[in-house]
Amino acid sequence: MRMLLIHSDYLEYEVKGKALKKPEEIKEDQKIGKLDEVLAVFMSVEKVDEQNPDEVVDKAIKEIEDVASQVKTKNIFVYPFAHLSSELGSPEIALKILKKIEEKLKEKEYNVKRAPFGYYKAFKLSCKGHPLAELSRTIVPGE
Ligand SMILES: Nc1ncnc2c1ncn2[C@@H]1O[C@H](COS(=O)(=O)NC(=O)[C@@H](N)CO)[C@@H](O)[C@H]1O
Repeated sequence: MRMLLIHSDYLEYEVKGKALKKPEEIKEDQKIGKLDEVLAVFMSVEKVDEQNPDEVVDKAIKEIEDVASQVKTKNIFVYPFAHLSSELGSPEIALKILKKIEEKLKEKEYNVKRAPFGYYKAFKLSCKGHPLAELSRTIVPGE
């Protein structure tokens, strides 16, 4: 898994269309979303992650918690992003992993939004620009 973590004044998105034949089903109120004072986490799930999705989820959570505590926010935006890797995992597994990450962060009392999976989305992001505001992490199961 490849993650790009951007500490932002806000992230807002608007669904514009289907990017997959079968994107995840969403309700009307999920077609737009916004969080302020947020750690935006753009994630590309990779083929290698399919070897051990649970381990990838746990490692991703650890990385996200680590950065969130450093930048002092409890607001997390889980954002599916297919452009951080040329070895993308299947949409089915990717969605499962992203949903699990959202679920586990909520269990840990984070305020979490997840952007809809399988759609083209317009988004606006306001990076804060401090030294820890732009970070990336790579997670490989078994390493
Ligand atoms: N492995 C993945 N990791 C993260 N998001 C993914 C992944 N696969 C699909 N998606 C989701 O599905 C959307 C489209 O995925 S995609 O791989 O870019 N596919 C397409 O764009 C197709 N229109 C042509 O391939 C992405 O924007 C993202 O929301």
